[in-house]
Amino acid sequence: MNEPLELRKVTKYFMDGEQKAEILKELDFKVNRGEFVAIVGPSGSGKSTMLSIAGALLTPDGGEVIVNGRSLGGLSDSEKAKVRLTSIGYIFQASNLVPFLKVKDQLKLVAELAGSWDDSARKRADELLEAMGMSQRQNRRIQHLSGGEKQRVAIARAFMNEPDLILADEPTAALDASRSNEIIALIKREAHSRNKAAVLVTHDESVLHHCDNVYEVSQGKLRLR
Ligand SMILES: Nc1ncnc2c1ncn2[C@@H]1O[C@H](COP(=O)(O)OP(=O)(O)OP(=O)(O)O)[C@@H](O)[C@H]1O
Repeated sequence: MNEPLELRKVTKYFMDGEQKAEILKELDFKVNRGEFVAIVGPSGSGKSTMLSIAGALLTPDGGEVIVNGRSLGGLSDSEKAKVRLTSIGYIFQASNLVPFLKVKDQLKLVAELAGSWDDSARKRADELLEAMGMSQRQNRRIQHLSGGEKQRVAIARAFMNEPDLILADEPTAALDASRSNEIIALIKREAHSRNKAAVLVTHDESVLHHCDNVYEVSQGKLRLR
């Protein structure tokens, strides 16, 4: 079976004025099914850049990104969009939900976009909302939810299309300690119980005990901590 994510010698530059700043330098990384890993490192070290490249949201300047055994390099934009929609679940710092849609419709929308809104998807949406403790609020509009509730809906949405790879960029930055632990435990449970790969970028040391491995970005490369 193919690994959900592999980065091979990934390099990324940004222009800093006239200077070329090399953020990632031939970085190698791999995550297995059922594995939940954290990426830590100082501000500006390249964590979000790495996650965006892993999630097919940003193109590297060198190296290869392989999602479920497929190299993204040779894919057209529409093929990449399909990978993003069906193979990857994203959770960001701000929940990035559609403000005017009801809770349940957020899940329906991503399933419809993937062409998979059917009876079994309806059941899955119900189960996910139940698991996130959001069943009672399924007909609420997003703007009427608290920060923690929004984040739980965002997680349910990220899991909706059963992606093999879950990418979370500072998902707890706006939450208190107990909510943060709750959210991270939900991601861990999905990875472990459904055999998904999950990658968490975080500054929050207090949630790292949930992770199977912790990597640090340093000098453009990753090292196991
Ligand atoms: N689009 C861009 N154009 C130019 N420079 C960028 C761009 N995106 C990121 N950078 C720079 O690349 C470096 C790495 O940024 P990145 O957001 O990946 O770091 P990070 O480790 O996630 O930081 P933080 O922990 O503060 O979120 C930073 O110096 C940032 O300013």
